Amino acid sequence: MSIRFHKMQGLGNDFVVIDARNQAFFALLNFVVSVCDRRLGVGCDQFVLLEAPTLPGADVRVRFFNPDGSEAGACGNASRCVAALLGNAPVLQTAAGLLPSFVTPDGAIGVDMGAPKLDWRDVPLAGATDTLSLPLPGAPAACSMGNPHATFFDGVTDIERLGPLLEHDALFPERANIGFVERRSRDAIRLRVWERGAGLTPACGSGACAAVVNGVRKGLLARRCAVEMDGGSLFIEWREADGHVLMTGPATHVFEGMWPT
Ligand SMILES: N[C@H](CCC[C@H](N)C(=O)O)C(=O)O
Repeated sequence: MSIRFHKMQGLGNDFVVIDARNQAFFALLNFVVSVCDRRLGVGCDQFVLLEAPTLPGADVRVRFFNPDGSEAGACGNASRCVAALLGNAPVLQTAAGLLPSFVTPDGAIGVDMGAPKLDWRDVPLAGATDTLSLPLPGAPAACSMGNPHATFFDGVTDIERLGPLLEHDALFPERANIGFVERRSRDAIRLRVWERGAGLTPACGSGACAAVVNGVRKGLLARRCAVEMDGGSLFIEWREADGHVLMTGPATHVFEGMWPT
């Protein structure tokens, strides 16, 4: 027996996608750790499982798993890849809610990532905290895009040392993705993200959304912002009208394969 998978990537943030809507798939934790392994498996930053939707209006249910086996409520780059894989601008059912997708006139893939959650309980944090300025050196801001993010601005770098320490800081009971922003202007930033459960990745879609939201909240950024990461750029808009965050960028199908089960 074997199961078909798709290898995809968005700005170098890469994924193994299995569409389990019409092929039996029972494994999970051991499978995730094995398939994500870059030496023993296919290798990816996240495993993405597609299932039949359970909510009206959704075309597909999408679940995201980090290489350490932990499940994440959001993954922006993978969401664009799933939208590209399915085509016809699907509505994705994720833990963060129903995420409509769209294609821009120049062929980029867009996803409405929904509204950020700004209360400490929703990030979540360990106790009542002003999410605009966390009690950490550098006073980062925090929010949730369906997954927890803390964002540092200007001057805090050293991601390789600070990333893993902060990912596991006691302030984050579910751990956190840690973003480091260098501002270029009010509508252009350079971002690197230490991802929860995955480490430093070439790009982080939900991290780009969180960085713009946190930058606007701190009065540092405009609501429409270009976010350049190691793997390339996304365009993010924190829409004033409904508070939703729109993310647009590339999504690439690399190859298909069969995984023995
Ligand atoms: N590591 C993240 C999930 C993947 C996020 C990232 N790949 C993206 O594009 O948003 C977490 O545990 O919340």
